[in-house]
Amino acid sequence: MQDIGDVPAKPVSHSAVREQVYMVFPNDLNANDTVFGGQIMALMDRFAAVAADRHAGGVCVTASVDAVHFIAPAKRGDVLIFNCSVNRAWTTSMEVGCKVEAERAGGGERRHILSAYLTFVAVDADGKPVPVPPLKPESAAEKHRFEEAQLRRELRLRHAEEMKRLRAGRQP
Ligand SMILES: CCCCCCCCCCCCCCCC(=O)SCCNC(=O)CCNC(=O)[C@H](O)C(C)(C)COP(=O)(O)OP(=O)(O)OC[C@H]1O[C@@H](n2cnc3c(N)ncnc32)[C@H](O)[C@@H]1OP(=O)(O)O
Repeated sequence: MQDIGDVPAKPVSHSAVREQVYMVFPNDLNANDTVFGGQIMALMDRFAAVAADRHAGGVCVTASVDAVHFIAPAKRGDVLIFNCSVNRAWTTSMEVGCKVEAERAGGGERRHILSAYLTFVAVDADGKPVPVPPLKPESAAEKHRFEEAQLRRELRLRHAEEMKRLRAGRQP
């Protein structure tokens, strides 16, 4: 991605949130003795917001979260590990990809708990969208994520547009 006008593109490493850990306590558990999914989603949103804020250089709000699939449960005695990075930036919005893993307290093999894509929008003091700098993907993995993010955005926008059209056509 090229610089746009006077706004220099920022590398993914500028904003990435790496290896943030959270120790599971009993009050994080649901009746099944596994970690409450909403708690994991709330933590993920906070870490993802940090990545978005760093890239934008200001305050960002969560506009949407794509489908969240819980791949495996996190349990009592686990430590959760969060990694979030900006995949692509458009005019005022950014896609942040997050991966959450778990390991037993004390270390050991990591399990993949969930992955999700969140869209953040940079806003001014009145909550109005403001432009964000372009993103400069560098590694091969960053370039793949950058490319895939564009396809996801197109699907997101098309889905929103089609839902709007469907609802507009319904009787009240
Ligand atoms: C004294 C003060 C000190 C303050 C200092 C501390 C402040 C501390 C702040 C903490 C921050 C919280 C960080 C945690 C995260 C939350 O918890 S945020 C809370 C939950 N989120 C919200 O409340 C957001 C509510 N929604 C909104 O405010 C508005 O819908 C939005 C998101 C700003 C968009 O506004 P809009 O007027 O609809 O924007 P619009 O011009 O149509 O589109 C703007 C962009 O948004 C994209 N977009 C809009 N809707 C969507 C969607 N549903 N999906 C994907 N993209 C979308 C558009 O595609 C467009 O992208 P670009 O093409 O520009 O790149």
